[in-house]
Amino acid sequence: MKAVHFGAGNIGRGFIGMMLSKSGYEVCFVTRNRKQVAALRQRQSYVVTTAGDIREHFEVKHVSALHIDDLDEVKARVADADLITTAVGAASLRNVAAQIAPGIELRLQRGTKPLHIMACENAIKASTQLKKWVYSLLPSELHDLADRLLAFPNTAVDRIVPVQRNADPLSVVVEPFSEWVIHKDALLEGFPGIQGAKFANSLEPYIERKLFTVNTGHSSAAYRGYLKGLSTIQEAMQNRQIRSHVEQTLAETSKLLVDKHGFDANEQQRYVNQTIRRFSNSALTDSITRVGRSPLRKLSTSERLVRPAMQAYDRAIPTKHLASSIASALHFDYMADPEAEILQLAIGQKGAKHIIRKHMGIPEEHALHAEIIEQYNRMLTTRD
Ligand SMILES: NC(=O)c1ccc[n+]([C@@H]2O[C@H](COP(=O)([O-])OP(=O)(O)OC[C@H]3O[C@@H](n4cnc5c(N)ncnc54)[C@H](O)[C@@H]3O)[C@@H](O)[C@H]2O)c1
Ligand SMILES: O=P(O)(O)OC[C@@H](O)[C@@H](O)[C@H](O)[C@H](O)CO
Repeated sequence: MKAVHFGAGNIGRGFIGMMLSKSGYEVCFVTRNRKQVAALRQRQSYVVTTAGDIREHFEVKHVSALHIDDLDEVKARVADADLITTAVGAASLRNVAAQIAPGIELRLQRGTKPLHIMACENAIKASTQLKKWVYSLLPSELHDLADRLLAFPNTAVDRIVPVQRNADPLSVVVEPFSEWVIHKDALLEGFPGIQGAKFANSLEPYIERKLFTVNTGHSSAAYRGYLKGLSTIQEAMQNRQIRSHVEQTLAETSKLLVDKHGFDANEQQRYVNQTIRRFSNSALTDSITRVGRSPLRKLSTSERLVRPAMQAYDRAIPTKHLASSIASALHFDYMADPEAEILQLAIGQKGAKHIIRKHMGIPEEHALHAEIIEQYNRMLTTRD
């Protein structure tokens, strides 16, 4: 079986590539980094190490690589693939659509083999988004055939993979935990399978549970840690005040998840406890600037902070700690991050209220708006 995976970054190598390889796929990575392409081509394998009480090593074999500019080869591989996956960052999915559309067109002209395409990004309905862009690039006369032969199941992937600083540039150190949930109803007959993946009839509860627990908690720890001048999530979780803030923020999102999706409250609390243990894993070093990266994305309407805050507010669930996490995100002024630079420039020119109104979509008369502004102003002096 042949898989083509876009993005040979941390989660691409540390989770998707590993899972696909374990399931018997030959994985061809398509990526932007030429050195990585050369190394993957030359060695055709790399090692994933799980960092916990016990360190385990897994060799991912039978891999190959293409650069995104190898247009003819990418087209041929896509036309011939059994599965396509991405882990490039949600903002790059539009580029991936342009990279896969020629191969999909060729494949549709040639035959009848079904193809599953999954965007493994931290975003709600990422595969659906990718589908929209791919279809916009396909000739309209192929759309009916595409409806029959292409599936874009939404998916939730979970494994903490920090930025890597290993002597071997291909090897990846990851946490032991992992979870991959796939929308079952979107699968076509002939889905080639992924060992260890879970399947759900409706994906929204799972992606929201992941995003509003793991990613809401993570970003809350990161932005509060950044305010205090800390460097890693592990340091942040050792700080009693930050840990308590993360716990209380997740108490708010847990109430929402239980209320909205009917998760069992005790089960959700176990999930929160496990998540907090994962953040605190001292065998990993995960930088606050990685977890806080792209603050404009993280502060957008459909993301991990604003979406649960607005939904919780509408259900009369407390939002004080979510509002505080949002306020701390507005202080993220790590200028090596292009989105942080744009955010700070916009706050400097138009004020924080403008960002809350225009970017987050929270009107000035909304109670959450006032709460965020109050906490933002307080943090200007207290830094916590
Ligand atoms: N790292 C994690 O813990 C983790 C866990 C779950 C989900 N995710 C999600 O996975 C995605 C990737 O995250 P990451 O941490 O691996 O980031 P990363 O920066 O390590 O990897 C992304 C890779 O994609 C490549 N890329 C970008 N645009 C591309 C394109 N058009 N074609 C091919 N390659 C392209 C980049 O060069 C980079 O190597 C994000 O959406 C992230 O939210 C990350
Ligand atoms: O990848 P992002 O920028 O959406 O979020 C940063 C981290 O919270 C994220 O990468 C987690 O490590 C991951 O989602 C765990 O599964």
